Amino acid sequence: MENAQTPDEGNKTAKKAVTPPASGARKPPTKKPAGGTTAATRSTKPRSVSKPTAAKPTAAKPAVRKPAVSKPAAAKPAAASPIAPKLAVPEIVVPAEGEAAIAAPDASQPAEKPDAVLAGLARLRLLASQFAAPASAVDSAPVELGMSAPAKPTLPEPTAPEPTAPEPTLPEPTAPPALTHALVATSDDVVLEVRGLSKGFGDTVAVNDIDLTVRAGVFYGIVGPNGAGKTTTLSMITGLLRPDSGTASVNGVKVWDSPAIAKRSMGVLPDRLRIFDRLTGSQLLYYSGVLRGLGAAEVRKRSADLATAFGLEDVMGRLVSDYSSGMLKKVALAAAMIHSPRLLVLDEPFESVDPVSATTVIRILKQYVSAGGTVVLSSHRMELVQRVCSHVAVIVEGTLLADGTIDEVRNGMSLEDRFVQLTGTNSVGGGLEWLSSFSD
Ligand SMILES: Nc1ncnc2c1ncn2[C@@H]1O[C@H](COP(=O)(O)OP(=O)(O)OP(=O)(O)O)[C@@H](O)[C@H]1O
Repeated sequence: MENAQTPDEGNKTAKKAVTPPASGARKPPTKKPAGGTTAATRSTKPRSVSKPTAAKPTAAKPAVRKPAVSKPAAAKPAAASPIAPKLAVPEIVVPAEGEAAIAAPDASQPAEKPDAVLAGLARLRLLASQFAAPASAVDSAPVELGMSAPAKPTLPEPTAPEPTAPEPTLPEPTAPPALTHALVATSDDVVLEVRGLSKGFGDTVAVNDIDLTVRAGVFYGIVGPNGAGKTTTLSMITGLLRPDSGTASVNGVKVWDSPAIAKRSMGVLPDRLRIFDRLTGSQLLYYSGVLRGLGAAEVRKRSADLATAFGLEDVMGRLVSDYSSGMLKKVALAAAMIHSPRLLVLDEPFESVDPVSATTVIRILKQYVSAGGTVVLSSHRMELVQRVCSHVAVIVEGTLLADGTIDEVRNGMSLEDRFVQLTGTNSVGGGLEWLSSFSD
């Protein structure tokens, strides 16, 4: 899974030394005028938005001009995930006990089960308390990361299959030692630190020298127009796409120096879902859990909790390839959460998700955050980001224009209005007059 890289990457973006911006500081995509501005006095056009001098005294950024490059559909997926869709995988048989716990129930059962959902949420709350211990409660001394936590879970020798079972059974994995505490290498509560991250694809500057600091217990939204560089940024942060320059550290571990260690404390929902969709939902969660080193019994328990919480109990026995887009998103989110990571990185988690399900997802994520977990998500839904997130970053043309708390960034207006102001996309383009002269 490590070191996946886009085949057509290679354009090295010009880089410079950076000073972390203050909260709310902006980086203009074009040269900033001498003097800089505050968040409140920022120009309404992105190309004239400047970063305060105090935050980045020497930074005069080059203009970021993106040619109208259409994203090649085939190029990015190959880089973004090591898991090819519809990959032929051996049949995985979830142990019988697990099937009993999470198998699809009778189709005649009602889809909505408020009590069951509440029960699942209650169990998730317990789960959350395990992974989301506040950083302050954790040993703050630097640790030898590679020693106390094995790089990969050690799987024991496979057990002999049941005489009646034709397919191979998954071996019972040995759960590694508790990882989360060992992975907290710093005493401050910075969970994600991004410095000078850049990425180009040919002539396209997808991400230009981005800095982000995300602390524990924060619900962090990344917004930007299509092609702004959100997915590219998240892919580099999660170890799916190698940056041209810059670093991303999770709990003090540099993702591209120690990807296996850094990834242990992350749960990732990638943009274009690469998923073993020839598995059933229960098999997928089981597979995701044991790959993360959880024991079978624990995986079964968590799978049942997650299936209930996400309202997927009735479809856990179905092939994932037969799921609707929203179901797929939810089961992928469940798979990202099953190992109770400290950091969830979610690319467009609400896309294709119906409003009721979105509310459920938000409730689960809020609960996770309130227990000390951290969520970084990208979204185009400004109202939702304003309502749900505590912090936000606005990225336009690969450049960070604004970041900070929601209130700092929106500056007295709605986040949507502020976004439009920052991106300069409020004008309705001309040239579509023909659209109002109907053909009949
Ligand atoms: N593998 C790739 N090869 C070439 N260009 C790419 C690749 N991936 C992304 N790009 C380009 O990089 C830029 C940023 O793309 P990215 O997918 O990060 O944007 P985004 O903000 O996630 O967009 P959206 O909101 O539409 O999902 C775009 O111009 C895109 O065409």
